[in-house]
Amino acid sequence: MKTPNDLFSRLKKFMPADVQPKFKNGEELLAWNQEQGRLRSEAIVRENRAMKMQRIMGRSGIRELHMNCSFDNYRVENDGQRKALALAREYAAGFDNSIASFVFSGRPGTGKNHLAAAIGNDLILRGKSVLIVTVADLMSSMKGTFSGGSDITEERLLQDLSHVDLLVIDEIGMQSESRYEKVIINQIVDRRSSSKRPTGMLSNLDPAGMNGLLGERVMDRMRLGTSLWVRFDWESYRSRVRGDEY
Ligand SMILES: Nc1ncnc2c1ncn2[C@@H]1O[C@H](COP(=O)(O)OP(=O)(O)OP(=O)(O)O)[C@@H](O)[C@H]1O
Repeated sequence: MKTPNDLFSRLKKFMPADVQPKFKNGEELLAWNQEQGRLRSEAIVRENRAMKMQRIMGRSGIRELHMNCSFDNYRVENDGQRKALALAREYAAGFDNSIASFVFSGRPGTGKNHLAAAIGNDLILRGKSVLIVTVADLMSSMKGTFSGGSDITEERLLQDLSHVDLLVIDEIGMQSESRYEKVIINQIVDRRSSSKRPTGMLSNLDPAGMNGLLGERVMDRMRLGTSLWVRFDWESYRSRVRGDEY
């Protein structure tokens, strides 16, 4: 049987003298080959995950606007922001094997989406699947399953949403949620918590408002484990966004 060293010697014979190979002997060739295999299989996992997100919501898991949001580009100018940033970092760091959900509530433009996307981007880099979706998008996807043209059923969509490692539901309370919306959010959070998967919620309502809107049952499930509830009660950052910072 040919050894990696035999193979390397043969390769060298065909190699033009001015070509510098990435490896100097058979062992290095083997290691390089294994590394290429590992990179390729990681790329396949990433592609599969992206295709799954594409199938669930027709786009990648994090919207373009928030793809570059990170912990590092979240600016800290007051104690509230400092605490929110530290807690979000801690949440991402402890995500593996955790069932804890998070609720970011408070004023518009204060960075709830930014820090949720920073958590999401950090997890994606660690190979997790993440989907950040508004209630409106969620409902239009659910309703889309009723149309004759859709090849995905309501049950299948619910299942897909329940299997994403982290699902963040944005704009809770933006519209007066209908009974159907409450049932769907209930089912998603219920299924996710039963399979030990955390959910993030972003809202302009305070916790009492969210309780009133979604009901005690859902919000109680959001408290599983060492859950994270952060109030964002400082000035909006939006007027300072130029659009080219990240
Ligand atoms: N502390 C911060 N440092 C840097 N950028 C910030 C900060 N806070 C917010 N931003 C930026 O301001 C914009 C608005 O923030 P974001 O979308 O996170 O607000 P939000 O709290 O989710 O608002 P809403 O409740 O209206 O959805 C985003 O572009 C975000 O990246």
